[in-house]
Amino acid sequence: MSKLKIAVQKSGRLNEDSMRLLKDIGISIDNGKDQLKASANNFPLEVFYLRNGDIPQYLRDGVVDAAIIGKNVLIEKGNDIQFVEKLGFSKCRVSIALPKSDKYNSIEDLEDKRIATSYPNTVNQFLKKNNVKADLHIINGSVEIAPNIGLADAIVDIVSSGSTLFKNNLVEKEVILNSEAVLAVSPLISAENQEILNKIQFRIQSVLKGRASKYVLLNAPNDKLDDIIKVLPGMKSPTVLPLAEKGWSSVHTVINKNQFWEIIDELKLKGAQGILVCPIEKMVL
Ligand SMILES: Nc1ncnc2c1ncn2[C@@H]1O[C@H](COP(=O)(O)OP(=O)(O)OP(=O)(O)O)[C@@H](O)[C@H]1O
Ligand SMILES: O=P(O)(O)OC[C@H]1O[C@H](OP(=O)(O)OP(=O)(O)O)[C@H](O)[C@@H]1O
Ligand SMILES: [Mg+2]
Repeated sequence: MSKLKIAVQKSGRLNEDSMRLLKDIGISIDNGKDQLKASANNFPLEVFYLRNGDIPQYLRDGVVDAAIIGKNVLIEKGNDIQFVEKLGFSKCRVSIALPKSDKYNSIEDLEDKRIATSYPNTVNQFLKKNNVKADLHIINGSVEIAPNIGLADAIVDIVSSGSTLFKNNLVEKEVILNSEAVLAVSPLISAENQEILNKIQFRIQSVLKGRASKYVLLNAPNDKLDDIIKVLPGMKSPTVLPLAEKGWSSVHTVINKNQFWEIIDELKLKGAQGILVCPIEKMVL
C-alpha cells in the first residue's frame, strides 16, 4: 500500500507545533530523536524531518508529497507550489525595518539604499512592484544586527512580537507579507497519495475548528431561556435539557473562542448561572 510522504521541520520554531498537530489528528509516530525519517504505525504516512528552507525544492521534485512549512518560505522559494490549508500557528510577518533615528515616509525612501535580508526574492518582488531599486545584502541569520554594524541601511526580516527589532533600535515600517504555517502539496503527488492527503486535511480541519471553539454549558430559569438562546450562535441550535429542579433548564452550545468573553458577559446579564466552559478536541460539521 502506498504511503504519503510528509515533510516537517527537523528542529526550530515549526517542529513542536507540527508534531503536536500530527498527534492531535490521531497519527502516532515512532521516532528516535535523531531519525530523519519515521513511519506512522496507524496511518499510511512517512514523516521526513528536513530544514524548512529545503522543503520547497523537495516538494517541487516530488521527493515529498506534502509539507508543513512557513508560508513565508513558500513565497520566497516555492511560489509555484500550492498550499491547501492554513494551520494557525507560527504566525509572523515579513517586514521592512529601519533604524529608529532614520526618517522614512514611503517606500521611495529606500531608493539606492542597502537592504540586508534572508528573503531576497520576496524583497525584489516587493521593490519591483513599487518601482524602487535598492542594493540587497543576503545574509542567513541575525539580520537585525546589519544596520548597527554598518552593513545595511534597512532590513527585511521576520517580525513577531517586535522585541528583536526593539532590542536593535529598529522600527518596522512596511509589512511585506503575513505568514503562518501551512500545509503545502507537491505538484507531482499521485492520485493515490492525494486521497491519503485528503483524509489528513479533513482531520486537520476538524482539529483546527475544535481549537477555535469552546463548549459552553449553563443553567437558566425557563422564563429567561428565549433571551439567552438569542445570544448563543451554536452549531445548529443550542441543546436545552430540563434540570431536576423545576422551572430550570441546562443549555449546551458551541461558541467561537474569539467571541467568548463578550458572549459570557451577555449571558450573565441575561440571567445565566453556573456557566461551564470546556475545550473541544475535534469538530466534524
Ligand atoms: N519569531 C517568530 N515568530 C513566529 N514565527 C516565526 C518566528 N520566526 C520564524 N517563524 C516562522 O517559523 C519558520 C521557521 O523558523 P526557524 O527560525 O525555526 O527556521 P529557519 O532557521 O528559518 O529554517 P530552517 O529549518 O531552514 O533552519 C519561519 O519560516 C517562519 O515561518
Ligand atoms: O519579533 P520577534 O518576536 O522578536 O521575532 C523575530 C525574530 O525571530 C526570528 O528569529 P529566531 O529567534 O528564529 O532566530 P534565528 O535567526 O536563529 O532563526 C526572526 O528571524 C527574528 O529575528
Ligand atoms: Mg528563525
